[in-house]
Amino acid sequence: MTLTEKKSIDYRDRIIVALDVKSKTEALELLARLENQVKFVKVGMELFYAEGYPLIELLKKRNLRIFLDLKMHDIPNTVGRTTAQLTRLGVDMFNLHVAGGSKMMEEARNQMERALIARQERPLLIGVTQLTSTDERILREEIGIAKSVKEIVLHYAKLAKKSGLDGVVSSALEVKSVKEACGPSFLTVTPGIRLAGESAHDQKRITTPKQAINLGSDYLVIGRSITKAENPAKTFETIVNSLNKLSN
Ligand SMILES: O=c1ccn([C@@H]2O[C@H](COP(=O)(O)O)[C@@H](O)[C@H]2O)c(=O)[nH]1
Repeated sequence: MTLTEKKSIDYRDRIIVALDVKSKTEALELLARLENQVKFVKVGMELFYAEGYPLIELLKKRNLRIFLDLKMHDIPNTVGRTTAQLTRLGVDMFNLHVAGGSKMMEEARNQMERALIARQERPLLIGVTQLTSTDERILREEIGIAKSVKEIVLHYAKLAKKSGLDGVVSSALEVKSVKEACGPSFLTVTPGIRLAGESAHDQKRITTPKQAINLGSDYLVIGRSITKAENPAKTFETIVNSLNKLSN
């Protein structure tokens, strides 16, 4: 079964909860509030720069799948060498900015293959397209790109695929066109998820969890809607159940 087939999927495996906290203590408190419901977590720059490798080892010991969201963006040699380090760390998914270009992405893919140790499952290498906190105005007036968000995301997705990446980060709103252009097995990882009626905060391109799945997203990255909820475990469970009902 491919990832995009919706039959018998347990969406517990497809929701990546963003551990956007500043320390190991806070991460452990949050995991306790999630009551072992969560299977896939995202560690971003804030937590990784504070706690580093030992935190990753700790999460691995708890049998959690890990998306290390460091969004690398540097020259090919630097990103390639860093990719080798992250591969040895044994996370399940990590990412880089597609804007770094094809050489940078190819170098990352090559160094990852070389760094793999025997029987190690290959991490998923994912390209960040256009951040979900940006919209048409920001793209055009601030960043100076004279394309629509859809066009730039599609352009980046095609480049990422050509450069050997496993998929892209985008909003769910662009998933259909990415899948049409890059094929159903090219993964889409979508933040910018909000429950109906919630504040978007700093996000610009948002969908609800159901909309994201209906649009074809493979993985939903959810932070504040779950982590800032009064009862994070219950909110997570409610989202999972509503998505599981869609497909089973
Ligand atoms: O385009 C992107 C890429 C990454 N993110 C990350 O996802 C989470 C979203 O958190 P929320 O609280 O659900 O808004 C956060 O860790 C971002 O760094 C993104 O939002 N958009």
